[in-house]
Amino acid sequence: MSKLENSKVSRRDALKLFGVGSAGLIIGATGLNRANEKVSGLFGANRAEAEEILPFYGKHQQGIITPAQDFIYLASFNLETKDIQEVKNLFKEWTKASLAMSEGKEIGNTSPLLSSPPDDTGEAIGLNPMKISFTFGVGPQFFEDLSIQHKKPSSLKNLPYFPGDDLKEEWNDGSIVVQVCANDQQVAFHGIRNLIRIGRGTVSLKWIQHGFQRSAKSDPSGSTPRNLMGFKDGTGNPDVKNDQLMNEQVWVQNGDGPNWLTGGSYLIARRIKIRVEEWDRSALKDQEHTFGRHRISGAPIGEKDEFTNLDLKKKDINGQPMIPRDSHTALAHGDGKMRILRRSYSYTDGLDNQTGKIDAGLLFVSFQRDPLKQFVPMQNRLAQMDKLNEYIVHNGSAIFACFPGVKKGSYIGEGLI
Ligand SMILES: C=CC1=C(C)c2cc3[nH]c(cc4nc(cc5[nH]c(cc1n2)c(C)c5CCC(=O)O)C(CCC(=O)O)=C4C)c(C)c3C=C
Ligand SMILES: [Fe+2]
Repeated sequence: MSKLENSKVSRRDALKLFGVGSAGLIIGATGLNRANEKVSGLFGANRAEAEEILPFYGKHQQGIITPAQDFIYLASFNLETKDIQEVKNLFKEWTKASLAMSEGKEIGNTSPLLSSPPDDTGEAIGLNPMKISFTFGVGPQFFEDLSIQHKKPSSLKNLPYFPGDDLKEEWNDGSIVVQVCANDQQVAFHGIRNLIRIGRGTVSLKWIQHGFQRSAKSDPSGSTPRNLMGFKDGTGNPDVKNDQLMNEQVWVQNGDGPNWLTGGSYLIARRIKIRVEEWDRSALKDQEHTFGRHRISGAPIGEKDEFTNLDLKKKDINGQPMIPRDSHTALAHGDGKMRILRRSYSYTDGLDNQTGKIDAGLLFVSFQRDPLKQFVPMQNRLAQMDKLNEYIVHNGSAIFACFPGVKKGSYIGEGLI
């Protein structure tokens, strides 16, 4: 993870970010003054705005090990062309626009003619970038559309139908995915909306889902967010600061598949509806046995601390497993060797006209090095006997291979097309 993602942006980081290299500036007292001028020139009087920037360029794409921002828009696109050059041009345009929006700048011509529509849709003018991130990937269909099947990684296969799935075509698959996350919903929407606008003619939207979690303002301590079932969700995630673990479980490694994907990751999205009304009527004990964790602390059943290691062998006074075998945590954990990085958000989408109940749930998003070894066996276990299945139904499913990071002067997906 880059320094910028980890900590607040220093003056020097901000300068590097805007391409003011050490050759152009001596970082002494005078240099710092000039640095200040440069930064405040770009951001108005407030240097705090620089802290709201995630670097667009890097070894890996943003939005994967980036600590989850407050809001997400996840959009899947169909390709409307078979022409690789046209798709390449779009990827270049998306790269330019994403870079500008990451830095809180307007897209395109900032002094539009009165006689034509402005390039930028305008709703983010004057707003901070709010740690906006852009993550791009391609699904199995992309390779069919462009007749480049020979470049498709062998692990990029449409997910199997799992027991209990109630998948709706309007929430499945797609050729390209764009994940936009930010700490402000309007900034995030501006991000996805402008990419949709730029893509018109080359791609069309297949589905789009927004999501939210508690905001950083309502929980400045940054504790694990709770899902709509009231439980802390994310406790068992692997530590994103542990590079070795990320290389083992999240990043595609050299030799895993085609070179264009090395340093990337597979994104799996599942739109999972939660029967919140039924859940709200279940007893606390049942709720805790469903997850295998305590509701308030998030600790494994029988423990006090949220981050106590899971001990699935531990028995209660009746000799029964302390953490029920059919609990969500026990089944997802398995033998603990295969892990995934979850980056899920809650969603609410008004009324479900078929049931007359709230349409609410989890936009489950996970990143993994190999979906066939990680997500698929895990979801097979869950689909067969997870206690949670009484309260949830999966109605959307998609898989994408997300590109490695973008180098300065390059564009997203350059190694592929
Ligand atoms: C196949 C992958 C998973 C799906 C689908 C899934 C759905 C889902 N999960 C919750 C809520 C919780 N999940 C928790 C833990 C957990 N879940 C998965 C995987 C899937 N979840 C994993 C790998 C783990 C961690 C297991 C471990 O090794 O510890 C928890 C407990 C707290 C935590 O660790 O995050 C909760 C709560 C919902 C509501 C849901 C579908 C709607
Ligand atoms: Fe889970």
